[in-house]
Amino acid sequence: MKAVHFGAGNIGRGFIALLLSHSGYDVTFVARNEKQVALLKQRSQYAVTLANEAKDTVLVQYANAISVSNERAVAEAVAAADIVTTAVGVNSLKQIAESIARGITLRLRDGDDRPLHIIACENAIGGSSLLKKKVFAYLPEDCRAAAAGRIAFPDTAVDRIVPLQQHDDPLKVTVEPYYEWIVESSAMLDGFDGVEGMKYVESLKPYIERKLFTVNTGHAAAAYHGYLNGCETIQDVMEDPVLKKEVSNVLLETGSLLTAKYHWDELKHRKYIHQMMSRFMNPRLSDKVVRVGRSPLRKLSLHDRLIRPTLQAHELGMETRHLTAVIAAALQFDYEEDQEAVELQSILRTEGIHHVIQQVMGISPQHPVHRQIASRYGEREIRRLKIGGE
Ligand SMILES: NC(=O)C1=CN([C@@H]2O[C@H](COP(=O)(O)OP(=O)(O)OC[C@H]3O[C@@H](n4cnc5c(N)ncnc54)[C@H](O)[C@@H]3O)[C@@H](O)[C@H]2O)C=CC1
Ligand SMILES: O=P(O)(O)OC[C@H]1O[C@](O)(CO)[C@@H](O)[C@@H]1O
Repeated sequence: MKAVHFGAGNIGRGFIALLLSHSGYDVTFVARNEKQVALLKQRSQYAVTLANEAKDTVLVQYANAISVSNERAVAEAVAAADIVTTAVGVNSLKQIAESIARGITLRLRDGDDRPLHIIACENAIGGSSLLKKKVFAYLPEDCRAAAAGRIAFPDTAVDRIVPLQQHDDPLKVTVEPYYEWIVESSAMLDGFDGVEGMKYVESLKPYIERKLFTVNTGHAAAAYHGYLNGCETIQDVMEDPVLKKEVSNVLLETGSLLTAKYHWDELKHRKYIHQMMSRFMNPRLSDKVVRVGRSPLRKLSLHDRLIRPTLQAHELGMETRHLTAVIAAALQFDYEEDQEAVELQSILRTEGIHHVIQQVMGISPQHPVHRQIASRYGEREIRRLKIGGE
């Protein structure tokens, strides 16, 4: 069985390709980094180490790679694939849509009517659906109807913490032992061979919101408050009792929202929060706050981990002061090596906070949450003693 995976980065190598490979797929990466492409071609394998006590190491074998610039080879690989996955960052999906469309066109015009599942493993709600829209825009008219019945784009929630890697070997990757890969079964076609470790659910929304509003909102809280407080890693943040408490307070706000919205058992959800926070504390990983806080414009957008739960909680009349404190902290993320952080600070300087709340977060000036965020940001330094507004 053949899998094509776009993006030979941390989650691609350390999670998605690993599971695909262990389920019997030969994985071909489509990658930008030419050094990685050359090494994957030369070695056909790489090592994944689990950040557990034993440092268990497994090999991903029969791997291959194609440079993203080799358009013909990418199209042929997609045309022959049994599954296509991505982990390139949600904003980069538009860059790969055209080559996926070329592959689909080749496949359909060759008369290959096997089902193909294309799964965008990005931190986003509806990542595969977004990719589908972009791919379909590139499909020639004669392929669209055929593609609609044979090519599926099930949405997914992917969860495994894979920090920046510091190995001499550019293929080696260390990952946390925990993982969860949930796929929307209602969007799948018959004839899917399956992936070991993948879970199928009829409706993804509760699962993706649970993950995004807990793991990712909590992680963002740790990253942005940690950055303001001079912490280097998420592990440092979680060792600081005041910051740890703040992360927990944020997750109690999203937890109240989720349990009310989906009628979940509160105790069970508290256990989930506790489990997720323990993952942030894994002493065998060193996860930089600037990685977890990366791309603040994306993280402050309307449907991402901060604004979406804040607006939903507000709608239900719930408390959001810890969430708005994280948003204010995110607005102060000025890490100079992060392009979006630089851009955010520049927009704040030139256009002001109300413009950012309206244009970046998508919240109109009349909305009460707009005023709350502006006022939180007006307090400027959401530092240690002022966290959460106490
Ligand atoms: N690292 C993590 O713990 C997790 C990350 N994710 C999501 O997975 C995605 C990838 O994240 P990471 O692996 O951490 O980032 P990364 O930066 O390590 O990997 C992204 C890879 O995609 C490649 N890429 C970007 N544009 C490309 C293109 N047009 N064609 C081919 N390759 C391209 C980059 O060169 C890079 O190797 C993101 O959407 C992230 O939110 C989801 C869950 C966990
Ligand atoms: O990958 P993103 O969306 O930039 O955000 C970082 C977040 O994603 C993860 O990499 C994995 O869920 C977390 O470590 C963190 O919450």
